[in-house]
Amino acid sequence: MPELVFFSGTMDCGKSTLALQIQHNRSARGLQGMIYTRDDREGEGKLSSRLGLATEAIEVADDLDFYTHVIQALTAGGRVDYVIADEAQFLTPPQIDQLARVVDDLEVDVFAFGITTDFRSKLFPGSQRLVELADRVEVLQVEALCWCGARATHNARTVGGQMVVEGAQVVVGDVNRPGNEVGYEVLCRRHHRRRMTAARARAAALSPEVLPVD
Ligand SMILES: Nc1ncnc2c1ncn2[C@@H]1O[C@H](COP(=O)(O)OP(=O)(O)O)[C@@H](O)[C@H]1O
Ligand SMILES: Cc1cn([C@H]2C[C@H](O)[C@@H](COP(=O)(O)O)O2)c(=O)[nH]c1=O
Repeated sequence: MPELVFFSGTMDCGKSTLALQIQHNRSARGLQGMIYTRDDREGEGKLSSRLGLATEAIEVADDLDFYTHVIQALTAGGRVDYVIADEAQFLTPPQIDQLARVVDDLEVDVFAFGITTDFRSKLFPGSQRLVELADRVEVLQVEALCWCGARATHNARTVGGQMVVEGAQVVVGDVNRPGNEVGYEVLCRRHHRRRMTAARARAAALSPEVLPVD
């Protein structure tokens, strides 16, 4: 039975790596997939992993209709055995409905990969629709960790290591960005709530206020 599967997690937990592995294993067995992405850090038309692997992908814009696009590929004589959609948090809710229709009406597996919540811990509209429609929501096995060692469940946006809570929902970027650049850091809920990034925790540890007194 074909499925719509949402592989979800924080940033930097291995989603794109898994997408590339699924693509590799299926194409090694002669299956043909359509690979989509949107706003990958490495640039347009790329699906890239921090492990250094990348593949070409179809860059999705707001007006791309997945169902029509797959039908067009089929009517042009192509085969479509599966669909991969990376950075799925950036897709619109109607596009997620189109992906569900690809599964149900065309009987093609769809694997979507994305972060669930933004830097304010609010659902991205695309991820919300995926949670609503997916046959399965899968959490990745390798856990990203907060600086405290707990499982990271939230994404923080940082400027110069300080967490910010205002700004546009979409700002393409990466973890471990130095200096004053906008970056991201994954945190456990406790430390996301307290806005306690690694930099702030280090500063607090050095502060005389928190040193033990004799
Ligand atoms: N130098 C490295 N050695 C081993 N694993 C790494 C290295 N750099 C990154 N990784 C792994 O890659 C993961 C990030 O993979 P990626 O697919 O880019 O994540 P996502 O798409 O979820 O943001 C990290 O959680 C880590 O497990
Ligand atoms: C939390 C958050 C993230 N983003 C952006 C930053 C990256 O470009 C992608 C996530 O990519 P990854 O492969 O999962 O690391 O999303 C954003 O635009 N807004 C946010 O709040």
